[in-house]
Amino acid sequence: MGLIKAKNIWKNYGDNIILEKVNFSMNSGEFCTLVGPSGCGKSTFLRMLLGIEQPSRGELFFEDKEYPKEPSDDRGIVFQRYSTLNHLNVIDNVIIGLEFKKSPFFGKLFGKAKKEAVESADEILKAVGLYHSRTKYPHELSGGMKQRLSIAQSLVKEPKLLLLDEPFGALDPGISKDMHELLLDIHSKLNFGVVMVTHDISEAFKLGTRVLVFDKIKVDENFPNRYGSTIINDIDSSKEKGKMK
Ligand SMILES: Nc1ncnc2c1ncn2[C@@H]1O[C@H](COP(=O)(O)OP(=O)(O)OP(=O)(O)O)[C@@H](O)[C@H]1O
Repeated sequence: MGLIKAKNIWKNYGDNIILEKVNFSMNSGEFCTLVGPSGCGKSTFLRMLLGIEQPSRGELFFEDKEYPKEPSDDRGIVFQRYSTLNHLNVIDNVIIGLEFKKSPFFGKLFGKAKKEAVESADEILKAVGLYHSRTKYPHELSGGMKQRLSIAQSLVKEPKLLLLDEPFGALDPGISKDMHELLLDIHSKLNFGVVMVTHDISEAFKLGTRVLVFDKIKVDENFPNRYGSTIINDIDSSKEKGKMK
């Protein structure tokens, strides 16, 4: 079963055409990275996949069904800025997502359900290397640790699709490298799909199984908003990785 299918998607804000004729499909387990010039519409496309923006035209499907019109736990997102709650410690930052998933009305779990939530949170904190910092507060964490916590917050809800918008853009190069290894490791164990926006071409090829290049095919010098971007190249990066070895 396909995870995402986009058929002839267009997106405009008023007269400003951002995306046009975007055709795309991906399966679970694929890791797609999106690259392209600044302002070409990568984040807009990601927001459509999250469900907080709708295409102006065209059809979008999630698991072969009409795309949900709002975010859900099936689709997690990690931004460049951290999504941690400063008044909660590490473990509670992870558990709160499960509490709202399983008890949307009260936002609290009790008894057996709470015990299971703690177990799931501990498991994911082990996977992202934060288990020993589970009682620390966000202000006691480094940037890399906070971003690992943001990833844990998304993954604990077992999303089918993980959306990443330049998640490592604010981190030091050494820390980003560690985060790459972490993400590849978790992705190889859990069969979710990933769509990640990045400005870093080497990161795109290192992490992605597919690198999607967004850009405009046509440019009108007098009316720059007249044409939108589309996917001008869809590269099987496993072949490129083979060449790089
Ligand atoms: N809500 C909005 N209303 C009007 N215009 C918008 C809105 N959101 C985005 N845009 C415009 O859409 C265009 C694409 O923005 P987007 O953030 O998707 O690009 P991007 O490729 O992710 O850019 P960058 O690489 O710089 O982050 C920009 O011109 C932006 O100003």
